[in-house]
Amino acid sequence: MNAIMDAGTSEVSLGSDRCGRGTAAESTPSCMLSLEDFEKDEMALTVHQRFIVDSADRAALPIARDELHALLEKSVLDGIPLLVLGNKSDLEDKLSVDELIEEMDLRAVSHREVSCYGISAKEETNLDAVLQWLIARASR
Ligand SMILES: Nc1nc2c(ncn2[C@@H]2O[C@H](COP(=O)(O)OP(=O)(O)OP(=O)(O)O)[C@@H](O)[C@H]2O)c(=O)[nH]1
Repeated sequence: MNAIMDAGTSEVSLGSDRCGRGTAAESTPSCMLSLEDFEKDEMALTVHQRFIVDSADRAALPIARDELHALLEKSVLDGIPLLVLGNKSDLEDKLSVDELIEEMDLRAVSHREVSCYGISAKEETNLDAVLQWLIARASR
């Protein structure tokens, strides 16, 4: 596993090649949303899955986890890179990235690249890492 700890926000990347896991996203009315980006060029369809959860809403995470893993069962999403974002990392009662990985059962995901970052949309923390993640995969 590749782990990058960022001052204040904890950022961890999971490489599925190395640890044999991957994950996607889901949504509940209260705390999450699921997005799929489809980028077409002449010959290829590239899909990046971004899954955003409220890292301070511990009660909602089991629902998010189940929805995410159900989503990952879809054959159309086979092998696509997954980025799980734990938002609201500025809040005191947030889960750490390690806890989020555990709660979301990201180590159970296989055959895809999985990354999990702690971010704060409010304080704009770690958004540069998200942008870099997207840019790196857009060029593949
Ligand atoms: N502390 C903090 N608050 C945030 C952050 N991002 C969004 N919020 C706040 O969370 C509330 C809900 O934001 P929305 O963007 O509407 O998110 P939502 O998924 O529709 O709602 P929630 O489930 O409540 O998060 C708003 O008051 C936002 O200002 C963040 O990174 N940190």
